[in-house]
Amino acid sequence: MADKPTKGLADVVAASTALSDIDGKAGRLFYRGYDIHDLAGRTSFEETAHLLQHGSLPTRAQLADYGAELVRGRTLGALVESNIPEIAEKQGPMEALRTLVSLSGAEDPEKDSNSPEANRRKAARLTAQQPILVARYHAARTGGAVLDPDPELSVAANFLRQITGRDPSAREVAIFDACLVLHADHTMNASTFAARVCAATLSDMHSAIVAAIGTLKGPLHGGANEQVMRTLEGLDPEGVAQAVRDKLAAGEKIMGFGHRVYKTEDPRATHLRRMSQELGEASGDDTFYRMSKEMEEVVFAEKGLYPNVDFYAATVYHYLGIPTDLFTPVFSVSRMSGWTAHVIEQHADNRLIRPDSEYIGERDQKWAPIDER
Ligand SMILES: CC(=O)SCCNC(=O)CCNC(=O)[C@H](O)C(C)(C)COP(=O)(O)OP(=O)(O)OC[C@H]1O[C@@H](n2cnc3c(N)ncnc32)[C@H](O)[C@@H]1OP(=O)(O)O
Ligand SMILES: O=C([O-])CC(=O)C(=O)O
Repeated sequence: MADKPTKGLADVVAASTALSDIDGKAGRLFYRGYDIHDLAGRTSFEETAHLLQHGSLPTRAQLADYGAELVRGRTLGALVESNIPEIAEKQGPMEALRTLVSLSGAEDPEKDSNSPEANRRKAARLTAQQPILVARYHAARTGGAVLDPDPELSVAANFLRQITGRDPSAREVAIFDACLVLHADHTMNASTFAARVCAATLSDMHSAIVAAIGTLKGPLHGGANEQVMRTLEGLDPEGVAQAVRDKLAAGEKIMGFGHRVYKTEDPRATHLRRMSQELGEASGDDTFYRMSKEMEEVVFAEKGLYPNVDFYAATVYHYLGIPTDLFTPVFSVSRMSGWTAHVIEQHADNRLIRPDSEYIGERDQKWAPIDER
């Protein structure tokens, strides 16, 4: 056994998975062997979630069944319903989601089973429920009404409609759907690892997802997309390059750049950059897109760092009319499909995850009674 830890577990292979694979040098990402470039824009989020949770891209019949399961899963239980107003008053969006998913676990009809069948049904329910929770939370805190989910509409179309209160264009839906596909899974990222550690104690799916949501929230992980937008909003469009250089000179991290695994462009950023440009131009004011491009150039010139998935996702969501503090919740709407698939995979071939630690504290301490310390 190594007696020195690898800080942050960098390069440690912590699990085996058949769900996703990254080639960090070539900048490639695969879900169950399918290149993300083949999936994004051509495969719906529902098909992608089926691929992850059930192991294959669905046939038309399988997609109809899975779609119907998702539609049924959009109903919230009484405990969740009755607590939304108070939670919306007292908790920020990611905290609220953590609480609401925990509450929904109490109402899940299969909460006490970790069987593969029960896990797959719970995965569908959680995937269906997450966008509804975000929309209902947002409506409660703004005092607005929320449109009922339309059973004829996709996850992407329903979500945009519920959050913005208007019917999105077909192109907006297609772009948002591709965003959901791009964020669905990503090997042993921090939130997925947290979910697997929890699941590996033979705890239940909802507990593992609560751990994952709490982990995604942080700005070094999913929380970065919100911080990217806040950075852009705080910059003078004419002074982007100097402001970024100043931040770097002061030792600040620029949110949305760098990655533990990619040593080149994150393949998801390639799609998101294009979508940000398209939506920015279509909006008639592409200032935030152009500022992002300039930031990208300066960060690369100064630090050799590439944008990660969170960087251009920020302006895409902004142009789609999603409030900035819901960007990370949107990430969770997509990643729910991957997290739940990882819990299914962990339970199917389980061993407790319990690494070792290096002790760096005092030794041979002499005990003394409390009055003599
Ligand atoms: C969905 C996601 O989770 S994608 C990642 C989202 N997070 C962010 O965008 C936050 C900003 N980025 C970061 O903090 C990091 O790049 C991480 C957390 C993504 C990866 O972290 P690590 O692999 O541990 O890299 P680490 O933080 O050690 O960085 C290595 C070096 O690059 C620098 N660096 C890394 N990212 C950045 C950044 N965004 N801005 C400036 N410098 C950076 C570090 O300061 C460090 O420099 P040093 O060696 O001179 O000390
Ligand atoms: O893989 C990571 O460390 C972070 C990331 O990009 C993701 O979770 O999508």
